[in-house]
Amino acid sequence: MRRSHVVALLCLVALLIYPVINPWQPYPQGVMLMMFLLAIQATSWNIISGYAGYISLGHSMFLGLGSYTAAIIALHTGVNPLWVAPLGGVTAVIVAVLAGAVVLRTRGHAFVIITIALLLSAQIVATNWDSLTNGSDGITLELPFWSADFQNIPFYYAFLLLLVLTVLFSAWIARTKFGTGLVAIREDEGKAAAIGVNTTVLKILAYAASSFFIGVAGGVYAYYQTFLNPVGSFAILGSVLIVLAALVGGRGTLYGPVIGAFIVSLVNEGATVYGGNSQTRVLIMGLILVLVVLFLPAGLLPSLSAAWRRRHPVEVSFTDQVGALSHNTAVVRSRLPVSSDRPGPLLEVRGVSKRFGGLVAVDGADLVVERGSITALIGPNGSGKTTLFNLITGAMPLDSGTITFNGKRIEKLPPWTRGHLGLGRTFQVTRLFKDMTVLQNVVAPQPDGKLRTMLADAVSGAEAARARDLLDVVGLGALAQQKAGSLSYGQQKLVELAQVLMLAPELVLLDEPAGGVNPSLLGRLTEVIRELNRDGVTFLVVEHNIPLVLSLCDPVNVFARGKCISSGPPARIREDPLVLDAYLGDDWRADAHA
Ligand SMILES: Nc1ncnc2c1ncn2[C@@H]1O[C@H](COP(=O)(O)OP(=O)(O)OP(=O)(O)O)[C@@H](O)[C@H]1O
Repeated sequence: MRRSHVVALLCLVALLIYPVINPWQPYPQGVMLMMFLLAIQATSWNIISGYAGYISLGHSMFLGLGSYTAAIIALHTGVNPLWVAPLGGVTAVIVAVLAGAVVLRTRGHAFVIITIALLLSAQIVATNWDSLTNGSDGITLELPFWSADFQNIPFYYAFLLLLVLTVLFSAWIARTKFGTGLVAIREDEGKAAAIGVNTTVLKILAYAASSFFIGVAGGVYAYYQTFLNPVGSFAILGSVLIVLAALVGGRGTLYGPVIGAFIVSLVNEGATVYGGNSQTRVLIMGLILVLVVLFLPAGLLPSLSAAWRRRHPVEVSFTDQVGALSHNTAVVRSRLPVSSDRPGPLLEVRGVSKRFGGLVAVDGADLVVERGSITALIGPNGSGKTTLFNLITGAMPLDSGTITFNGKRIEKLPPWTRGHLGLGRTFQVTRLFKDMTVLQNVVAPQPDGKLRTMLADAVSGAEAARARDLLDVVGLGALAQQKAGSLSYGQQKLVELAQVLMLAPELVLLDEPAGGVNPSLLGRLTEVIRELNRDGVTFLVVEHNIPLVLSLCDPVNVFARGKCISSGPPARIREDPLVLDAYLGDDWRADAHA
């Protein structure tokens, strides 16, 4: 069991017995339950804003929605708000899904601003929907049904229980491929889409997941307060405290938001008691925010663990990478879709064009990739090869033309659906998720859109085992636990190949696979490509290393000014005067070697 979990468990035991050994202390209990409430919110917020990187500054809206749901039901039916608190979570999820479907189309600052607008809109609705919410007069609820002797102890345990559930929920998400997909979205959304992560669905699910426990806590909070009004329930300061808590403790970590919430709640309480007036409290919170951003940008927990790692560096074992390359490519074959007996080419590009302003990068290009081939695409710098890759994989929309993959028109499909159909790619400049470990990078791809796949364990189990096997195929099994950002460029290229193989692709587009890879390793890499090809994987390779292309690929397509000028077996291509003039130059003329 990890040390952090042991410490968390000990803290939980201490918090559980605190009211038992110290029952006549309503003030500290009140302060602590507010700490729990903020920790529930910060841990939930962390799912959309920490894991997925979409910063919400209006998250306290869900607390208000939960409070109003429970309070309105209690007001109109007489049921105790505590029993209907889970319905507060349901309301929060419904609003998150509906709002998320719209607001998650935006990114960065736009998303932050829209979340604030949502919070303020909720306040306006609560103020003006008199018949349901009593408007600005607010709703007064009955006092707790238990004896005054118990003080706030039932609330203390209710919030503590919700906090434990929220942390467990967040920990579970982090372990799944859903969680890895969220981190992938945070680090590079375009790349995430290219490896089959349905970014639209994952973001909406994350937003909904980040709202549920806040909504439930809102229901309990309404009963605790016994009074709620629109201004108090949908206050922007509540959202600021959530963000501050997660930033102080460490965004994107499991326990950081909890630790941050405890610290921020205590400071908030201290500022309220000793600060004199509410302005002082806001000033103190503002100062902390500035200090954290300046001196602890990563938050407390990540800074502490970085300091620990500096003092206790991990032994890095430098492996004989060439020797470590495994030729057991059966692991790839085991999941390949069986379509090799279908008639027709695997990929057919017809009349595809793409303009960037006045520049025609791809100009009515045609390209055919036969099933089972290792097809090359070569051509001068800037001739449009990478742009064509982007159009084939859906990284950017095309202006005109058609793309058919395995008999199916794909030019209008989103990138992740193309990935699910068996289209994988690597990038010219590697785009690994640098904050993830090598293993997490390879587990991250989602070969289909099924919920079962998304919720599969990413840390252990079948998916992780397959990822380890694929790392062995490229010879990097020993580096599974290293951060991807710490690998050499050539190693990153190999990890990216393992990553794309996780999709069980029928066609892999390799964008300059030889760039930055040392010559001896390159020899073995081409062997692995050949083996994978024998196992049924088709390749389309963009490469400037002409000897490699001529020995590995057949046919070879030559691109110039956005279209294919020649196509055929390597022997013919190196003789083609058009190709010699446009790209290869005089050194490759047959008489030059005579
Ligand atoms: N996103 C973009 N916005 C504007 N122009 C672009 C964009 N992407 C590519 N281009 C332009 O399109 C042309 C084709 O670029 P592309 O990267 O496809 O060429 P390439 O054949 O892959 O070149 P290289 O061999 O150097 O990688 C270039 O002139 C490039 O500047």
